[in-house]
Amino acid sequence: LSPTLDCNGRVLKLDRPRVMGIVNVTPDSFSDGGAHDTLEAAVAHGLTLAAEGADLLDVGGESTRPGAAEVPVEEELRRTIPVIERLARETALPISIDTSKPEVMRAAVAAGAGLINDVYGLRREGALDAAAALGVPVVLMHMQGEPRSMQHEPQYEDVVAEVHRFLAERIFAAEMAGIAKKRIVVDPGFGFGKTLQHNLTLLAQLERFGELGVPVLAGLSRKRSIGELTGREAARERVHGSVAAHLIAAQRGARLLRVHDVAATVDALKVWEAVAAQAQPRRAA
Ligand SMILES: Cn1cnc2c(O)nc(N)nc21
Repeated sequence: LSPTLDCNGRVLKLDRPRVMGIVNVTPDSFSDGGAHDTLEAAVAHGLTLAAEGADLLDVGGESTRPGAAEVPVEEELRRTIPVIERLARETALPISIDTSKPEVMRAAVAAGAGLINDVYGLRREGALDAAAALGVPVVLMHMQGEPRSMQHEPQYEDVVAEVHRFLAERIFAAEMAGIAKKRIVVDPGFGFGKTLQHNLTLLAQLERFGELGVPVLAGLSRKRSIGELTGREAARERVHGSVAAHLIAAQRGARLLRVHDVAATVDALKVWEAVAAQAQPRRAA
C-alpha cells in the first residue's frame, strides 16, 4: 500500500510513516500576547516544525482537548486563516485544517490548506457536503461523545470493534457524499472518549484498522495516557513516551503520526525505516 494524497496541489506520499506537525493557534498555546503575537508565534512555530522535518502541518483554532469549550466560527476563522495563508506561502508542505465547521473548511482550503482533519468525522451539519465539494483529502476520526464530556466514564463492549465499525460507517457516508475512497484517511482518535486501557487496546490492535483499506493516522502526542504511563505530569515532559507510542503505531501500520515533537519523531522514524528497509530488500524507495 503506497497511497499518495493530492493536498490542493501539494503531494503527500504515504509510502512510509509521515509526520504531521501540530500548529495550535489557540491563545493558551502561545505566549499570552494578543492576537498578533499569537499569529506570529504560530507561523514561526510552523516554520520551525517544517525545518525539523515535518511532512505536513496541522493548523487548528479550536482546542479539542477534554473539557475544551467551543469556539465561535468567526474566532476560529480569525485564528486559522491568516496562519494558513502565511504558512502556505512560506513552506511547500501540505497544510491540513483541524476543524469540524464547514465554513472553516471552505475558507481554509481557499487560503491554501489541502487536507481536512475533522475530529468529528464530518458529522457536523453540512460537513460531508463541504468536504466533498472541496475535493481535498479528509481524515475521519472516531470520538465517543463530545470534547466537553467525552472523558467522563467512557464505556465500550469491545472498543476495537466499535471504533472499527464507526470508521467503516464514516467511510461509507463519505463515499456516498462523493468523497473518493482514495481521499480518505481514518484515525481511532486516541483520547477522544477512551480510558487508558481503551487507548492501549487500540494501539496494540492498530493493525485491525488497516482492514478498512485506507491509510491510518495516529495521534498520541503528549496525551494524558502517555502521562499516566510515564508519570510525567507536564505535557512537554512526555516527549519520550510519545515517541515510543508513535514508533509502535508506525510498526503497526500507521502512515501518519500527529505530533508536537517533530525532530524527535523524525529521528525515531529514520531508525525504524532503516530496519524496515532491511527486512524487505525490494522495499520501494
Ligand atoms: C486535533 N486532534 C487532536 N488529537 C487528534 C488525533 O489524535 N487525531 C486527529 N486526526 N486529530 C487530532
